[in-house]
Amino acid sequence: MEANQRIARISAHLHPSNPQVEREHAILRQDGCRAKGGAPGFKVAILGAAGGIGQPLAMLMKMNPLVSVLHLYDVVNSPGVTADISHMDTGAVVRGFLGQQQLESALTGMDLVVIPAGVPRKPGMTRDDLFNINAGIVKTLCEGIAKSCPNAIVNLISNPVNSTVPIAAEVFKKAGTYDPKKLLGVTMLDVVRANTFVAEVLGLDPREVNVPVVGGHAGVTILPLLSQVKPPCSFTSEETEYLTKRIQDGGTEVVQAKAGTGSATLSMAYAAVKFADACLRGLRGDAGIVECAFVASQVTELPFFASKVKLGRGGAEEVHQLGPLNEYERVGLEKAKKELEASIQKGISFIRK
Ligand SMILES: NC(=O)C1=CN([C@@H]2O[C@H](COP(=O)(O)OP(=O)(O)OC[C@H]3O[C@@H](n4cnc5c(N)ncnc54)[C@H](O)[C@@H]3O)[C@@H](O)[C@H]2O)C=CC1
Ligand SMILES: O=C([O-])CC(=O)C(=O)O
Repeated sequence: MEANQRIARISAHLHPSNPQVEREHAILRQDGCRAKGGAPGFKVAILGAAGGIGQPLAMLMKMNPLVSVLHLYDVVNSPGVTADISHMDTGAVVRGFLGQQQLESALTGMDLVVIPAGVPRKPGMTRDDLFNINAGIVKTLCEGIAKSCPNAIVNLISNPVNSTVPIAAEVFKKAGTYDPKKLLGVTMLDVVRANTFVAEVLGLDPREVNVPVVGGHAGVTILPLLSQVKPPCSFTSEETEYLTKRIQDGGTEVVQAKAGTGSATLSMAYAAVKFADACLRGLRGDAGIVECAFVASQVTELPFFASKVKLGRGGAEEVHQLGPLNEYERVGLEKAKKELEASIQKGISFIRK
């Protein structure tokens, strides 16, 4: 390739409004989207990449050796974020996409799509208060996925997760592309928080602690199973009460501390990358990858529920049962199911209305 062609090719990546980018995408489609000069690996898109979560998430994904191509899509500011991240000397090739007319190009050929697009909470709001704005955003983005990369695994972060995952499922059903194994609501931050707070109480390194958190991702629907903590341990009833409440209110703790400027972004980006990495290792065929996620489920009578899932080439290949619960957890489960049922129904009705 001539030097001036090479230069034109590189600059096209950084200026998504440049018509050259369309030609570039046509080339990528032809050669199976393998980026020239990039490392072998998976193609990942982040939708909402210029946001509070999106930016650190993009940075961490650019550092992930399993990622060969990273597409950064947003309705604002994605060219700047893309230019910035693209200077990191890691393997993934980064491309930016701005605005709805570039959604299709952003999604074509992707293996994994991570969605942190949408508005965050302010103090005094519940996650459900975000429904009116975020439901429409998630619907539009999932319509794009159904059209441009119907086989991709989707990691949905946008709140209220308890309703946005059912919305996504309905959109995919309508489009005839729904594969329940490939749609995962991200509840990893609840697990990350639970590991941290439990480690603090036990005086352990949080990296050694694993707490299953089941149910959903809002208030009482967040149900940590403290009876199943690894390494095995026991808690007094005061400790159980304190830990359960702190884990359930972890998001609100950050919203209040940020005092109107947003909700958890950095810990969420960390959790999102931890979860995306597990999905990519599953896609690669690694054995024994198990993480909690909010998925289509038959573990309870509800159509969606968060529990441990085994991640593999097809996505969430097995949904684990909850295992033995103690009395405190059984009571918590009933409360969680009641709220979850309404949130799931609200999501479904938004599309079926
Ligand atoms: N699942 C979880 O554990 C967590 C979920 N969240 C949720 O993640 C979402 C994002 O939070 P932040 O990054 O803090 O918000 P933010 O406002 O900082 O960023 C959101 C980004 O989404 C973009 N966006 C809006 N509409 C879009 C569209 N139609 N297409 C593409 N991008 C669009 C915005 O331009 C912005 O860059 C919120 O709904 C928040 O509640 C936050 C923390 C944890
Ligand atoms: O609390 C919020 O609004 C954001 C969120 O989901 C979390 O931090 O767990």
